[in-house]
Amino acid sequence: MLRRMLQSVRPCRPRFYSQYITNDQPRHYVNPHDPPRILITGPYIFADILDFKGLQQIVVTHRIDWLIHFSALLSAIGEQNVPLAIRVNIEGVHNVIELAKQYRLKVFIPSTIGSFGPESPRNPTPNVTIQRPKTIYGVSKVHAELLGEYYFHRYGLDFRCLRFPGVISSDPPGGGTTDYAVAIFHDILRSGKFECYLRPDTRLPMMYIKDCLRALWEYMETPAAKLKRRVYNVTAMSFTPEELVAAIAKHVPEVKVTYRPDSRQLIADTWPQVFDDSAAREDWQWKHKYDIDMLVTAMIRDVGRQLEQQNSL
Ligand SMILES: NC(=O)C1=CN([C@@H]2O[C@H](COP(=O)(O)OP(=O)(O)OC[C@H]3O[C@@H](n4cnc5c(N)ncnc54)[C@H](O)[C@@H]3O)[C@@H](O)[C@H]2O)C=CC1
Ligand SMILES: CC(=O)[C@H](N)C(=O)O
Repeated sequence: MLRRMLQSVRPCRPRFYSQYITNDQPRHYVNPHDPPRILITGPYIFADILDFKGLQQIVVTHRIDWLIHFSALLSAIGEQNVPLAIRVNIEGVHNVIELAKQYRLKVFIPSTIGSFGPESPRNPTPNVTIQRPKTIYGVSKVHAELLGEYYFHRYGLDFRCLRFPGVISSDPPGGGTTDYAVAIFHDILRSGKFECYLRPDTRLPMMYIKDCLRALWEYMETPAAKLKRRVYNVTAMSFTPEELVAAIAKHVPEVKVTYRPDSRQLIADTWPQVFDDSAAREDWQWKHKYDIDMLVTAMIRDVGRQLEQQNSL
């Protein structure tokens, strides 16, 4: 989901020097007006994150400067196939980090509210606190955070990581626990009904996709000297399913929602309810734009357009 949306965003010209990769030589700074070439992991160039040589070839052929590593199995789907989640989320990160070190790429790996667990303070959850996640997804994300920080300290790798809350866009849900807040728009605009797999009072941090991608871009552009850490919490809002339904009902008054909690409830119950992102707001002036009402308006517009297009085919 994030990869597809990032490709649809036209970033402004970066303000720092871009870097140039040659086959086996270290890169050097070149024309400051030449924007960086960015590899976003996923299927646009068909690439298996577990195929190190294939990735190496892409980096060299396309003279990549930044590597944005989105590939992962999300929380709910990861629990259904733990061995695959270990391979994609952990081995995949090994490949990405080693590649970034070899070719001196700036590397971004997203983490998540799911990197916290029941022993973490949940309201609010600070940037630095106990992290004992209970899903393989969360474990793999803590691994990525720590490995990235290690490579930064040991090899000077420009590793950057944001812990995102549930990200909401019109793309189909990717197998996460927060994805009810995506699915609800598709179901309600199609049928007026939605069955929610979380209890109505389950509070989770959330963010609209445009804020998410802007956070990523602004963070990547921040000069290293301004960063006091390599891993930052970011968020925009927190809401429960019943609060989201109330906001949607302002647009679709006849909405019908039933609740049937399943195993995803157990995951949500261990995650932050309110995320403290004050470090990001202080160090690189992170500021969200979308609150719950703006998010709902944008989603009804985006998903509505998508359904219209599908119906006209
Ligand atoms: N969507 C959300 O709410 C949040 C997402 N994130 C992180 O953002 C990243 C992207 O998440 P989404 O786009 O929502 O997930 P998604 O499930 O929509 O996308 C994951 C992508 O990984 C790809 N992938 C799986 N195995 C692969 C392999 N072997 N090689 C190459 N690609 C492979 C899939 O094809 C898919 O396109 C993930 O790392 C996720 O942990 C973090 C916090 C919140
Ligand atoms: C918050 C996430 O990381 C993701 N959406 C999930 O629910 O697994």
